[in-house]
Amino acid sequence: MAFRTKNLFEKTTKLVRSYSSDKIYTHMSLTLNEQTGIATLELAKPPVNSMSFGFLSQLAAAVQQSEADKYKGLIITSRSSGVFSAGLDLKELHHPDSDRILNYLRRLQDVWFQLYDCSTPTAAVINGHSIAGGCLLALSCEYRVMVNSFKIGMNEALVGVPVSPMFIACMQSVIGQWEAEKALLVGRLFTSEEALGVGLVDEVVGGKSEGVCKAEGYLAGFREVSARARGLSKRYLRQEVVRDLVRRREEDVKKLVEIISSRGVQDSLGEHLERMKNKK
Ligand SMILES: CCCCC/C=C\CCC/C=C/CC(=O)SCCNC(=O)CCNC(=O)[C@H](O)C(C)(C)COP(=O)(O)OP(=O)(O)OC[C@H]1O[C@@H](n2cnc3c(N)ncnc32)[C@H](O)[C@@H]1OP(=O)(O)O
Repeated sequence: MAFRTKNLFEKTTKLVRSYSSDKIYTHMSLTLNEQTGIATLELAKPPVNSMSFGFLSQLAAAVQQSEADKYKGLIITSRSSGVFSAGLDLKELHHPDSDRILNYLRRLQDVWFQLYDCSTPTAAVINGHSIAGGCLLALSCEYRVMVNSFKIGMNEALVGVPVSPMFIACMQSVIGQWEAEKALLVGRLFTSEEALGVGLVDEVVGGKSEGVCKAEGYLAGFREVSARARGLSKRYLRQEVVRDLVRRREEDVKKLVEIISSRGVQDSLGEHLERMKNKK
């Protein structure tokens, strides 16, 4: 089979360089199957694929690449066998520099808009725990296959930070208002099986390769469909959520910076980081 592993940054060097101070293409790899036209984006930032500034920049470049090259599909998964993504990098949020946190949250918004609103068909193979921002990443894709025995959800309530409008909108659009409210207000993490029950994921499988097959099956379903019509329909279906968040994006970012910088939230973040350190 003809596989081409693309160093994303060959084509997007300019973009990535202007976005990121991290070393080029260190946190993920993009592999295109030239026979199917489906690319796999494998997150590879040990130990937990936390979303640092550089990670978000590379994710943005990957999504941009899939749009520019008109991939038939994009599968997002993790190279780790235990963690899909632990979400936002807590070190970016703890004692942040005011300019950096502003730019970090703007970057997060940009990536989310790019992924959520992209016309490329997308699927997530969640082969490990998927927490908060990790859950957002999976929810922004169209289809989710989850490997059993892991946890997924938005735990902000337990971390002591508010769930931001972008995260809420995504959760609501997939599992509905009431289930989202019940989950988000207590920071519930669902097991794979519970996630299936509530509609947070579409399928549960025994392992990553089975998950990739299921995701490819979903994406192959569009073979006979006009890519242009499909892409436009997806945008129309998602436009209400996007429009609202675009309209209020600067207001949301500034408010969040204010909240994150507050003493109470910083104390909670510090305690959460301490708990993680002490769990060993
Ligand atoms: C308007 C636009 C705005 C958008 C909104 C923006 C902000 C809104 C406000 C804030 C919102 C935040 C959303 C988030 O995503 S916050 C992140 C929440 N995530 C977590 O709490 C995850 C915590 N991690 C875990 O539960 C576990 O690590 C695990 C993922 C289940 C994996 O467990 P395990 O395999 O046992 O690994 P360890 O726990 O031992 O961790 C290894 C290593 O990694 C460090 N680490 C874990 N998670 C993070 C993280 N999110 N960020 C940074 N670092 C992390 C952990 O401390 C260990 O480090 P050491 O080996 O050095 O001890």
